[in-house]
Amino acid sequence: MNIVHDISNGQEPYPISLVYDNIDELEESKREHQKVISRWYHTSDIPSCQTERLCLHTTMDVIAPTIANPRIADAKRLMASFFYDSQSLRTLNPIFLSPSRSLPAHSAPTPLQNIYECNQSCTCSPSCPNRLTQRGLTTPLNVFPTGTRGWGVRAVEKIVKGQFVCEYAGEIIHTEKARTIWKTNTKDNKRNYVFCLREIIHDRIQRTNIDATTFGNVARYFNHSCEPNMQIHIIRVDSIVPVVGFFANRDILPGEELCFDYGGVRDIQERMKEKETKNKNVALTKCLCGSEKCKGFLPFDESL
Ligand SMILES: C[S@@+](CC[C@H](N)C(=O)[O-])C[C@H]1O[C@@H](n2cnc3c(N)ncnc32)[C@H](O)[C@@H]1O
Repeated sequence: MNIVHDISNGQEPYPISLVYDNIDELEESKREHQKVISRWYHTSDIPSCQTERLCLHTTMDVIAPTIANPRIADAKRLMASFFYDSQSLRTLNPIFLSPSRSLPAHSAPTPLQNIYECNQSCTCSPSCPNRLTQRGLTTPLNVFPTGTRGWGVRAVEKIVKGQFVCEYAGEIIHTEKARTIWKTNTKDNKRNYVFCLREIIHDRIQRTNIDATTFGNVARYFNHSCEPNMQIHIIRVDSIVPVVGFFANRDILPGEELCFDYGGVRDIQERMKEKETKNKNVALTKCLCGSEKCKGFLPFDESL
């Protein structure tokens, strides 16, 4: 077994080591890791109104009828409604795309929390406790070949229940592009790195597709488990664009693989029934999580 000591090249607060068996694996990982960073958004893909800086403490002040750009005004109103009427925001099942098609993501909302952190407009210091996810990775991690599911990530030190681990970094892409990536991955039977989040905001659904194919962080190597030890929560910092954060849902010991549920709470029976009726000619990806509670297949977002 060989080791690379920090595939983030010092960009994260803690090292991310990688172990590999043979040189081919390392070459593949080098290609994939050369752009591993903490947070990166493809801002040209985000409408300018969404990149406006909005402060948790002053949001109400900035919603003034004098704002010239109506799109900015709308975005600010929307942000204010997040802060002051958080009941209006529900997160639907986030779905992590897998190469094969599965079933509708619509179902009961997952028990996710929506978190609003202090941002660039706040006067607090970078060490403010309400800036937790902005400080990057909170623990050293190790990327390793799982043998059956490609790369995986395991804890190096104990991670305590509730601890923030890191966010899912990547490019924010349009749904059309996510659809194209999904089609190509399905055709070529490739691994997938697009995280699709759907939120209900008042009476509409907001989709956020985070693509870590080219740009991303260590979270792109988190595998799915039907009995996961991490749970996601949605965080908003400077923008309406959500940040997906991974938190330990129990104490995790050194050496344990870090996994989350790619599809939230939907039941496999529902997936299979839908498959039979709607997707007769599409194969689901077999789940190899190894849990006694394994539901057999990886989830997928049929709305793509
Ligand atoms: C975001 S990647 C996870 C990291 C991936 N293992 C790698 O080598 O880069 C998602 C892909 O990993 C594989 N995968 C993740 N969890 C799996 C599981 N429980 N069973 C089978 N394959 C899994 C699937 O190919 C999926 O498309």
